[in-house]
Formats: sequence, C-alpha cells, structure tokens
Amino acid sequence: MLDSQDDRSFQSRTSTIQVGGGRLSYDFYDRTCPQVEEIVRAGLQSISLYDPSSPAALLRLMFHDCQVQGCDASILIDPNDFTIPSEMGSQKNFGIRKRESISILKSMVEAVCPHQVSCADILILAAREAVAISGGPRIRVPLGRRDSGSLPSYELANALLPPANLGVEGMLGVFAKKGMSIEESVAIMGAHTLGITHCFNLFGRTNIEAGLEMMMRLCCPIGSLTPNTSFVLNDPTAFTFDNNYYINAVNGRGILMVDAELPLHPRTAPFVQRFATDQEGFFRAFTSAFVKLSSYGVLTGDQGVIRTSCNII
Ligand code: HEM
Ligand SMILES: [Ca+2]
Ligand SMILES: [Ca+2]
Repeated sequence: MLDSQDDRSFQSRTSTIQVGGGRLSYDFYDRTCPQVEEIVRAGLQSISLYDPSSPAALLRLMFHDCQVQGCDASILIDPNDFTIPSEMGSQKNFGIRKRESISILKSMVEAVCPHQVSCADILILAAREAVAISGGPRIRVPLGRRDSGSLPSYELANALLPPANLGVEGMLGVFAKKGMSIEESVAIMGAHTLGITHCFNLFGRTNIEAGLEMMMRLCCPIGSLTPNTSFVLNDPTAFTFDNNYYINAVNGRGILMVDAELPLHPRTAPFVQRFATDQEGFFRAFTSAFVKLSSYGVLTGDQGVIRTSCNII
C-alpha cells in the first residue's frame, strides 16, 4: 500500500516469501496493525532529526541482529542483573548504538496495536526507513518475524559477527549463507555509504593509500588516548545513502580492509566498478540483498514470542 505510490521501488509485487520452514508476507499486519509502517516512518523521522547519525546506527544494528541466530531482535536484550552476558558483551558489537530507539518505536506501536507487532519486525522496518530517509531506495519488506524467547548468547555473537579486519573471501562466505550472489554481497557492503568507523577498529590496517593515510593520521593519531571515541567517516557523504562508497573504494580510499580490497579482488571488482558509475544498479541490487539479509533465520508462526518490552525476555 505504502509503496505502490513510490516511484523509487525496484521490486515486483509478490505477497509472500518462503523462509526456511516458515513464511513472511507483505500484508502480514493488514488486519492487526495497518498503521505500523506509517508509525515507524514518522517515528524514525523525528529520531533522525534529533540525531542525524541514527540511520547509520540502525542499519548496522539490523545486520548485527540478523547475523546472530537470525533476525529475531536478540541483540536488543539487556544483560540480566550482570550474571548472564548479552550479545552486547561481545567486543564485536563495539560501537553498536540506538538499540533504545527500537524500544521507543515499539512503545509508539504498542499504544496503537497492543501485542501484535514483534520487535524483530520493527527493527527491520526501522532499518529500511533509515535507508530511505538518507536518500536510498524505498525497500518493501515482508513481515511476520517473531522475537527470540530465550536468553541471548555472548559466545554466539562473538563467533558469528565479522571481525573488523575481515577480507573479501570471508565477507562473501558470510553473505553466501544468506543466499546472496556476489553482486548482492558487493551491494550490501554499500551500507558503508553511511556512518563512521572508530579508530579502535583501524589499528593494524595495512597498505593504506597516501591521502587516506594522512586523513587517518589526523583523525586517529598514533598513541591516541581516545581510540574508542575518535573516528573516520565511512565515505565522504556519510549521512547520504549514495554510491560514493564505491567511488571512494575505486580511488583507493576504502576505510576497512574489506572496503579497500573490494575493488581489487577479481570476484568483486567488476561490481564495484559498475556501482561506482550506476547508482540505480546499486540501489536495485541493494534492495534484493536487503530482503535476503532481513529474512535470514527468522522465527515465524508459533515459533518465538512477541515481546512487550524489546530489551527484556
Ligand atoms: C561482513 C562484512 C562487514 C564488516 C567486516 C563490517 C565491519 C564494520 C566495522 C568494523 C564498522 C565500524 C564500527 C565502529 O567503529 O563503530 C562498521 C560500521 C558500519 N557497518 Fe559494517 N561491516 C560489514 C558489513 C556490514 C553490513 C552488511 C551492513 C548493513 C547492511 C553494515 C553496516 C554498517 C554501518 C551502517 C556502519 C556505520 C555504523 C555507525 O555509524 O554507527 N556493515 N562495519
Ligand atoms: Ca538475532
Ligand atoms: Ca554516502
């Protein structure tokens, strides 16, 4: 409904998508909460006005949720009286922000449709609004995810989240598991068109292009006492969802190891070259990659639960 008026949609109109044993559908809340997409859209607008760095944080939050036991809002669970470590206890979740804004969106939704909409679906809707609000494609996402009802695992997060120094082959492995082609894998990395990388994550980066090295030295001086708070932009237009990430990478300015290797590796280089000159093509591939990532390992039907508070089991 929302999207039929939108000329930026790159998708066809099927009504359900098969995921594992279950099913997500585009009309899942049509009867139980028809306003949900509008509520999340309006909520994200005010959250982003208040803090323009929120869209980047929410997009990464979605990836880190889906990567660990699927898109089940497990990343939102707070540690339980300090005895049971949550996923956030993993060093690899360093820099994850804006979990609390999903709780804000959830209470806006609960006020209108009590106990109908999962935190997992709200998280995916927030991430797709984050892309759209930043100038990226408007992505139609199938809904019907349920929330995890068991305690989160710090060990699982630690094992499954990618290390900051991951290379191209490792990255392709991560997304092949989600059924993505190489083109889609290169496109989903275009999420790094938004946001920042803390200096902490750049220690050990080698083979850095001279101009970029100068920038890194300025932002992250050797012996910096603040590697956890100082940062560099992921691309020069870090608040805009555009194809500058690829242009930047082609020019040897990729920030993380994988960003830098993407235009050099024979399996990924042709797609980087194309996306650097074809933003529409990037948006189209990003859209199908986003639907695959956000449908990964979901709980549906009578699996899992619908949490009332997203941060509490
Ligand atoms: C699998 C390969 C990937 C690796 C190794 C990787 C690694 C990283 C690292 C180390 C950071 C910096 C975090 C910080 O210092 O605060 C980062 C930031 C970010 N990542 Fe990734 N990432 C990958 C894939 C993705 C995917 C698939 C998405 C989304 C679909 C994504 C979205 C983001 C965003 C938006 C930021 C900026 C966050 C902010 O500004 O708060 N990344 N990534
Ligand atoms: Ca999860
Ligand atoms: Ca950008």
